[in-house]
Amino acid sequence: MAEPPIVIWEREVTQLLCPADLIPRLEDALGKFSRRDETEVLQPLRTALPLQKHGGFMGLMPTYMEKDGVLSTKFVCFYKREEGSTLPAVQATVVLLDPEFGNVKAVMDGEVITAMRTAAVSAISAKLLMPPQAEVLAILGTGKQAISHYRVFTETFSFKEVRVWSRSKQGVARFISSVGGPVQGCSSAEEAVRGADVILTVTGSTEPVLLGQWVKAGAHVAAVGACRPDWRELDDVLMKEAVVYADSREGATLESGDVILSGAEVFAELGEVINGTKAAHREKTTVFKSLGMGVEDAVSAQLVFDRWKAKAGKV
Ligand SMILES: NC(=O)C1=CN([C@@H]2O[C@H](COP(=O)(O)OP(=O)(O)OC[C@H]3O[C@@H](n4cnc5c(N)ncnc54)[C@H](O)[C@@H]3O)[C@@H](O)[C@H]2O)C=CC1
Ligand SMILES: O=C(O)C1=NCCCC1
Repeated sequence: MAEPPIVIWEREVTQLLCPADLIPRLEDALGKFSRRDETEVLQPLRTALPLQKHGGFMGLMPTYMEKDGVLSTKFVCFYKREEGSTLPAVQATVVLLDPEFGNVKAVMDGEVITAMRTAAVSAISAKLLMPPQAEVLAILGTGKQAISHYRVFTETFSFKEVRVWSRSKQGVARFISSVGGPVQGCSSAEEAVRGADVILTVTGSTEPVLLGQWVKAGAHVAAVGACRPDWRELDDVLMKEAVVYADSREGATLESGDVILSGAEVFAELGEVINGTKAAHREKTTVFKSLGMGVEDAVSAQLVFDRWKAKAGKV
């Protein structure tokens, strides 16, 4: 009989994960994913089960990394929330298994993992694609992802100015007090993004919140929300003008409304740029369409597990 699984919850996951350790592991994972070698990464497109009555979806995100001996799955429920709702938009749990025996080794809070790994992947896109000497960062949205992106981007880069916009003034005020660092609140999305070198869209919107006509030529956009085929954050002008990158080409062409409804082509996966098989067009306007991948959760969960064992004296 296998040992019962250990449970690692939010506070401990927060203590065990930091962007500086996560970023190189995620770069390695994205590169492996894009090589499409099934002994490195086996990751089907996520199953998204509609929760019609509640306006949401349950995503199931299994991943097997045979060479690294990592087997995991994430259960993530995500919802379209109305303005003023106090319910969370995303809730997640990551399960880590032993690939040889099939037993569950650990059950982890997946919200911190989702927040941190998504922001770390956006930071990787910016490292590869933002213009040299980028000075101004704009964030559209003030929820969980906005906060994790603020943390990861301010720890990884040195922007001279960070701006934030949300659909509600209270959202902006809450964001400013919770990040506790330098940030300027803006009263419109246009005001936030005009002249910005890097723009992060981290909203629950299903309609475009960022218009191409506001975006400076050569800027980099990391688009994190709108992860359903009929949801948008970016307009057609931006999607058609920009060179579009994605975490997974298959994910982007099947799940992203911004890609599907604009008819834009995905030029490359981030992993292809990391592997040197596709170019990083820093000189052009670029969009990184993030959908989120199981392999990102797998390496993050393995890192948490290894750190937990080391702390508990189990290695
Ligand atoms: N690409 C990826 O890997 C991941 C994507 N997501 C997506 O990222 C987005 C943000 O997630 P969280 O920060 O966890 O959600 P959250 O609920 O904590 O924050 C959402 C933010 O978007 C704003 N918003 C919602 N509807 C809007 C609208 N119509 N117009 C303008 N702003 C609007 C809210 O006011 C809030 O500031 C969601 O779409 C979520 O599904 C979440 C996790 C991973
Ligand atoms: O990768 C994830 O995790 C998610 N992606 C899109 C929607 C919410 C969660």
